[in-house]
Amino acid sequence: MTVSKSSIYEPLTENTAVALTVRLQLFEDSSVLTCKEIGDGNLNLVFHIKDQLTNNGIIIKQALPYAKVIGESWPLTLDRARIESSALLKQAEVVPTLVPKIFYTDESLAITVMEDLSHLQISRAALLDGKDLPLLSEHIGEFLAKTLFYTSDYALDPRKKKQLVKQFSNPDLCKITEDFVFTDPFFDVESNNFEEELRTDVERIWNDTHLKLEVAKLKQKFLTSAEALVHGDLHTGSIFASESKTKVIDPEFAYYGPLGFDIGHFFANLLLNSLSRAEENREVLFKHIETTWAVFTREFTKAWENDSLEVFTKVEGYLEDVLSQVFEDAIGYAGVEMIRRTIGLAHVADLDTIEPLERRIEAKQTALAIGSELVKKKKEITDPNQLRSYAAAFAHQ
Ligand SMILES: Nc1ncnc2c1ncn2[C@@H]1O[C@H](COP(=O)(O)OP(=O)(O)O)[C@@H](O)[C@H]1O
Ligand SMILES: CSC[C@H]1O[C@H](OP(=O)(O)O)[C@H](O)[C@@H]1O
Repeated sequence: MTVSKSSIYEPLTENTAVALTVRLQLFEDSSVLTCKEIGDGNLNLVFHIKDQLTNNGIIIKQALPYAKVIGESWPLTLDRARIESSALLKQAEVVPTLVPKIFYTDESLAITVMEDLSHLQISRAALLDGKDLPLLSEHIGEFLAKTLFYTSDYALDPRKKKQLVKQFSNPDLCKITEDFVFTDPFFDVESNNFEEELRTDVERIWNDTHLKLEVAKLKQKFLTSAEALVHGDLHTGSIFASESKTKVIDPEFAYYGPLGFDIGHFFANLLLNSLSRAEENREVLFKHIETTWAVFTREFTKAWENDSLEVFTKVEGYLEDVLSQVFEDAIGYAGVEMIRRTIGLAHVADLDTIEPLERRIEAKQTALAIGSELVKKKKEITDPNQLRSYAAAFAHQ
């Protein structure tokens, strides 16, 4: 992997992306390269370069100095490209098969050149196509356990861990989460985005003091609890998958945060997908949630028993206590994610593509009801099994 620091930033075009690829000698001299910008996320450019002779490809991801979805009126730090490539490299130390390979980075150009994963499918799209992705939760459970445990104080010398906290200080991207995930959806502000038919449900949320108190505590934990290097935006659009492979991409929101944060986001996005399906097709999503938690606890426990540096990890009851707090936090964060994806700035296709409107509104009302319940009842929900009955109860209201 080459790391470079050239001097001047400029956004790539399809032509200059090819020129850069040639300069980096990532293909044979005989190759016939084509390039297409394929970015469909909210923030960055993504170029797919392909050799027409061999069909081999690479991806060049470049941060723009603003949020792509809004435009130049919303400046955004280029440092997110450094965070993303450093997080991918850190994750590769413990789960090399679950993240794309990095070939080259250039901090000044805000560029990461990585493995082309287009033989896989973004898991949100695959789940929307009705695919089961049988290994998704096994792989994500392992990803979560290993990336979280091995970047935490349980596994690291506290001085090394504090260096990492500094390296992954990501204030501008965290501010996006603080605003658009934790704050705006719970107040009557302009950035929110919901159908008028949802107004009564949304006003119920804005007026629910119990809910807002619990969201305030979850936000405070997000702001202050530097437990482990979290991905920071682990939704199903950040995971490529097939029947046999899983790769987690896009950790530009990575920072030191609460252990339950990524787990909650993944649970929420599975629950949101379940609402896009007929009831008889939802079981696979609940199974994915159960497997994720089972594999997470299995792998986290193994790592705790074999690789802990912290002397207190030998104390009876400590691991169980940590795991139950992680689960409670995950349930709370899942609830917040479900609410913000329904009425906040950034939506999910799982809900937005439901037709006709009447069914879409019903699914969104259910998402808001389940989300609120998860936040408020996070202490009472102690097993992923219970999510099935919560979801069923609200679907029938
Ligand atoms: N390594 C990759 N291989 C193939 N396609 C990719 C890769 N990384 C990103 N993409 C494509 O680009 C899209 C946007 O990438 P993403 O990292 O999510 O960008 P953003 O940060 O803007 O959300 C993905 O949905 C996927 O279609
Ligand atoms: C305008 S940022 C909103 C939203 O976008 C990010 O998602 P992604 O870049 O993966 O599409 C993240 O979830 C932010 O909260």
